[in-house]
Amino acid sequence: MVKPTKPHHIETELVFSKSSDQFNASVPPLYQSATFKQESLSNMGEYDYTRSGNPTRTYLQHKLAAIMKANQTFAVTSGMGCLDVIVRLLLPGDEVIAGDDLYGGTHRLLTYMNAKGDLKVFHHDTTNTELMKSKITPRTKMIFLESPTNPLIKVCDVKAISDYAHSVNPDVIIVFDNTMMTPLLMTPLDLGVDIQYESATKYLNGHHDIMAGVIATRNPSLAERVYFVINSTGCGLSPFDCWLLSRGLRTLAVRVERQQRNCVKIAQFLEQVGFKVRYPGLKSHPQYELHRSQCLGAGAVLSFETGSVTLSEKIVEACDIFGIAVSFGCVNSLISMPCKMSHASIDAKTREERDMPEDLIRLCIGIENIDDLIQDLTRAFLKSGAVKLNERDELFNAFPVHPKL
Ligand SMILES: Cc1ncc(COP(=O)(O)O)c(C=O)c1O
Ligand SMILES: N[C@@H](CCSC[C@H](N)C(=O)O)C(=O)O
Repeated sequence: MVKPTKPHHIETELVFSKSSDQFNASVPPLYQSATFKQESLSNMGEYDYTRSGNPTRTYLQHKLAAIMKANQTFAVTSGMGCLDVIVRLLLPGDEVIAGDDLYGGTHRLLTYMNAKGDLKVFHHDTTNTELMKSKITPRTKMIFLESPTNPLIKVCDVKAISDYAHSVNPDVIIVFDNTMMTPLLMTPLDLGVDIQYESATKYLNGHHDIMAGVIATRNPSLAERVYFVINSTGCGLSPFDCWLLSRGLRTLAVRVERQQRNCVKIAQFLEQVGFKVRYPGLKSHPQYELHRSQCLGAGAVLSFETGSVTLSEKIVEACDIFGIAVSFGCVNSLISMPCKMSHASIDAKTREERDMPEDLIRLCIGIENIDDLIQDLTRAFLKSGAVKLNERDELFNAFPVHPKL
């Protein structure tokens, strides 16, 4: 018999609850209170004011620490709120390196700070490890990484970059946005990352009914500095949103597994039809092996090109089950054109410099029946004229700019 000494697997930890609640409530209680009475003038007790701490937030943060393999986590009002807290750890004029395919909102905040002279931001292609190494200097104070990136699905070698950066400057802070993979598929803190953050608006909550962000670290001094900023600025997540996020988290494993299974089938279908598909679960992805070496799965977001902006627009608008919306990680499937939607905050010139195709379509796959999803896409492809049926009723790409792989 195996000795029962191992910690829980993540699937178990997500649904496990051990309450210290006075009534043994099996679901974490909601402390919808801004203030807490003190025992006396000199004894404040554990909580005084919800901006500084709240039992529902503490419950959530402990659960998140267990699944993210962190010492401490902090729940804040959005993914962008996480980034705002993290950049406040820097000093005026500090040099930072960021990827050249970051979520549009991340790019917007870093560009704003760069323009104001708060930071000096350098963008580089993180998939090129040697290039990244050549750009890291003792003056580099923070490095922002995403892998796979949103929306170009570029993969970087997180451990190689983190190890090299720490060897050049032991105090450099490696910041990793793990929104795409979730703690289920990737543990960036195991790869040398100092601070991991995620937009919990996406998979962690999974139902698109709250905005939230989570910051995680194993470094006690960084945790102290992060907490200081959160308490000082008041961006801690509200009790009710903490409660909803705790509820959403319980189904993370089943949702992500199902979404990923659907996504693999859709990626294969799109590639077979002849589109250029970006998905790290396909062997055609340039960093397929690297992604496999640092993640447990390919996730449920992919993007593909049609060769024409007009054609892409027609496809997007012809879908029925796939809703036209920004965001991802919800239980229902979404379709979008990043250059017009989620990444419109990156100006057209920069998008072109970074080879971001204007015709790019992003699919965020949900938990629906896979046959319905493929039928919805097939109908949209036929209606838009992107694909046609041959005499044997087989689909073929009517505009094969990207020859069948
Ligand atoms: C990869 C990534 N990081 C961070 C964010 C920001 O998260 P939020 O919308 O919760 O502020 C988003 C999307 O918004 C995202 O796609
Ligand atoms: N109008 C919003 C766009 C949010 S994009 C949300 C998500 N990260 C995605 O990639 O779809 C903004 O200006 O931030």
